[in-house]
Amino acid sequence: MNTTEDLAWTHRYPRIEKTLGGPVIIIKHLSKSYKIPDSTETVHALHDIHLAPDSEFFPIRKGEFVILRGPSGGGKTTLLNILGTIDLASGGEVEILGEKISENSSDAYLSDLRLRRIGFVFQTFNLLATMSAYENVELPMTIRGKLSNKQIKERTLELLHSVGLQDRISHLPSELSGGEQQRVTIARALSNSPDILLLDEPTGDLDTSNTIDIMNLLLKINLEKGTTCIMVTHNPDVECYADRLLYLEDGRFVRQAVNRIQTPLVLEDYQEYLRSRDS
Ligand SMILES: Nc1ncnc2c1ncn2[C@@H]1O[C@H](COP(=O)(O)OP(=O)(O)OP(=O)(O)O)[C@@H](O)[C@H]1O
Repeated sequence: MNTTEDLAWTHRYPRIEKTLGGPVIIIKHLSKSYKIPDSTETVHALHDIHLAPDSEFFPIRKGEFVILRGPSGGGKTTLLNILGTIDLASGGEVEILGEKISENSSDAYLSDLRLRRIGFVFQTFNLLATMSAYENVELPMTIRGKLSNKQIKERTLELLHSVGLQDRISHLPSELSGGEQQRVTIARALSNSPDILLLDEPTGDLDTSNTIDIMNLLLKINLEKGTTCIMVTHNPDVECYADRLLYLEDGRFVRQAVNRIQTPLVLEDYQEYLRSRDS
């Protein structure tokens, strides 16, 4: 994907304030079915998902912040897991920065791709309970084995500082608040400088104030580092953080919407809005 002709589709992307790069994720006719054990039943979770130059739904571009929305059971997590290479499609193909994934990709190929390109953040934090914040963030760099011990130490401290946890480095997850644990997860997800951050309801377990803090942190990462973010959420109030919203229903994309400008929520205004909505 490097000729002018290949990028012709980007002219169909509505005009927005931000400059986006070329495609980082292209999805071609992806489907996913689950066979139910001890039964003849099959669940079709995704049908012909197509994010490609020839599709009405555009490929995901470098630096783009995409929010996946839609009803429960619509296929959001299934799609995110396939993009994150932790689940395999039943048919079709995904291309992450030109590297192809299909149902035939080997585990070794997928785990290498995941370690180099992708950071994952889940709703439930998924930190290792017996390890400190520092050790949790350090671990993916140690596994990857590209940096010296000194570089790993510097980067771990820098990451914890960038998420505002410089005073919590020795704390275990159980000694941190929910918002702080999610910050550690984000620092850990960023440790190997991923091109793409995949987020599955990262604010689902957080209160209003922590939700805004985490969304603002993600926006900062997206804008300053140019990390492409793909986030699943059930919270319509955070749609303003996205460049683009993609709606999934019954395993299909049903519509997309583009925000001209990403807009952070302001805590006091948002709290007032919530109070007036609930009264
Ligand atoms: N491991 C599995 N085995 C069988 N069916 C599954 C499995 N995982 C998901 N499904 C089914 O696939 C469909 C899509 O599920 P998925 O979790 O992707 O939806 P979702 O949009 O993320 O839902 P939610 O918003 O409730 O998290 C659902 O019908 C679900 O029951």
